[in-house]
Amino acid sequence: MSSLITIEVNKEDMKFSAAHFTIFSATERERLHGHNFRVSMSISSPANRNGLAFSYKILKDKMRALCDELDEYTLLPAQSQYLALKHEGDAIVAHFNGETLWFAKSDCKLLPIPNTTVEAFATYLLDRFLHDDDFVSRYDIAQVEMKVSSGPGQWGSCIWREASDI
Ligand SMILES: Nc1nc2c(c(=O)[nH]1)N=C([C@H](O)[C@H](O)COP(=O)(O)OP(=O)(O)OP(=O)(O)O)CN2
Repeated sequence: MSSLITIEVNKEDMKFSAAHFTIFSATERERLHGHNFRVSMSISSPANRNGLAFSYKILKDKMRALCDELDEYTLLPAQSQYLALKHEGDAIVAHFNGETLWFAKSDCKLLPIPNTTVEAFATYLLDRFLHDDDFVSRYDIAQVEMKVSSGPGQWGSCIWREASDI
């Protein structure tokens, strides 16, 4: 079996400051609050004779751009089974468990995720990374892991593996 080499990037500026609230059930959610979310990504590929997987500068540039897209917004889950979102003029109106929540549209970003949890953010960012360009096909990639933290000591992650490795 060939060995894998792994590159990890988790630079200080791979982060996004955002407001959110986690929904725990049809009737239970957190109040709106914020975090400085941190992002880390690891990519593994088969060891090669050149001793270089790829220049990790590509990863840092890509991850900084993805984090910037989420920075300084209230992040809302557009695929929640419990939260209904409607556009009304320059507001986003959310309905949860009989309650109405109003947000300024210009402050919000609706994401195609079921909840605003670290694991859902990690899944979203991994999907964006894998599908926004042909990085995985350009390089011989075996595995990509995306991790998101809402604070020290707590992370959620999502892993993609090359089909033959599963
Ligand atoms: N599986 C998950 N569980 C929780 C998530 C999550 O993203 N995935 N998020 C939260 C809350 O958003 C909360 O803000 C963070 O949780 P909490 O335990 O309150 O942690 P703190 O950031 O406040 O840090 P402490 O130092 O532990 O107080 C909850 N659950």
